[in-house]
Amino acid sequence: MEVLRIENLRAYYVTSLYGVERRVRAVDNVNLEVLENEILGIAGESGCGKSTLLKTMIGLIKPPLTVLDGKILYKFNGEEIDIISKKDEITSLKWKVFSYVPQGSMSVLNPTRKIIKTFEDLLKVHLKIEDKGEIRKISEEHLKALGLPSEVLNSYPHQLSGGMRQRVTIALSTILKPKVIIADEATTALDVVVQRGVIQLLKKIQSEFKNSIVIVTHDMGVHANIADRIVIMYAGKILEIGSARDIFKNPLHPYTKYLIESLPKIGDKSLRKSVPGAPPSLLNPPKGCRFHPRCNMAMEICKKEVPALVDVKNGHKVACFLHSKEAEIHE
Ligand SMILES: Nc1ncnc2c1ncn2[C@@H]1O[C@H](COP(=O)(O)OP(=O)(O)OP(=O)(O)O)[C@@H](O)[C@H]1O
Repeated sequence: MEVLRIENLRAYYVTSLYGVERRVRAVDNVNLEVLENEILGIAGESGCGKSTLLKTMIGLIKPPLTVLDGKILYKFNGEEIDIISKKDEITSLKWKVFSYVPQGSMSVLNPTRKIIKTFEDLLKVHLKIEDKGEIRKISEEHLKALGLPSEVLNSYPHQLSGGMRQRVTIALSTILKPKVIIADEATTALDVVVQRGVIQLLKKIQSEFKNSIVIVTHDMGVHANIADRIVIMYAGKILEIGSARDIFKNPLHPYTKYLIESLPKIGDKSLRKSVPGAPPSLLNPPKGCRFHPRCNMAMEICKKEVPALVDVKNGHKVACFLHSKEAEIHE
């Protein structure tokens, strides 16, 4: 069962300089489902559109970001709401149906207020609770359930370590038990030991609350540790989706193969291969498959047509003419 479905989404950064319009095609015709009770990882090089995709999922669509086309459908309690056409619904869905864990915890935690105050603000608005004792009790219970010390409520954000701040942000984002938790580079900038703690916390939340987590990171090691399914993005498009096992054991797209081959392996001291060349400008992406200029398997058709994302086996989808001749109907 799906909790979120993204259909034909095009989200561009549209700007104008001296009367000339510029369109950065950050998310270009993306189709994706988030299933109930799964951790979905979104991977890809810097600038491929991961954060833009997340911004649209949480309705953070402000100029120059413009949604030209598509739907973002949240499905819950037998209802289905498209937050692109029903922007007014976003406030009521936020925190309860979906919540967002941003890259830097300081953008959520107010540096001049104790952590408990941020919990109070959230619970007063969304649960309509005014009693401070009750708010503290709910907050402490939630922190305890996540294995975090409740004393953090009495601290200012700067008194906590970076890892603890990130964990507190995750606790805050999950206190109303949202159906979908959307985390943007939640483990980036943390050292590996702290990173492991944050990953374990996200896994614990998912196994206890049975919700869905979408986690964006360019770090394939993190995806290997946490994701049930992985989405590979490149230059604003999805190139491959599959179970973590399929992506790591049987990658189909040449780009995914490069990503996997570039990972270090225990005992293998040979130099890792990286993807040749650089990602294209999304102002003027290459015609056809956007990866073709860097692909060692590129064929004539790859320069002309855009491969469609096709299910090749049991939900393992790939957009590559090596695996299916189906092309996208429109660019
Ligand atoms: N405000 C903006 N105005 C114009 N272009 C933008 C803006 N924000 C992002 N972009 C461009 O949109 C494209 C996608 O950016 P996005 O941040 O979504 O990528 P990303 O994969 O999340 O990268 P990173 O891992 O570095 O955060 C990039 O080409 C980026 O330069």
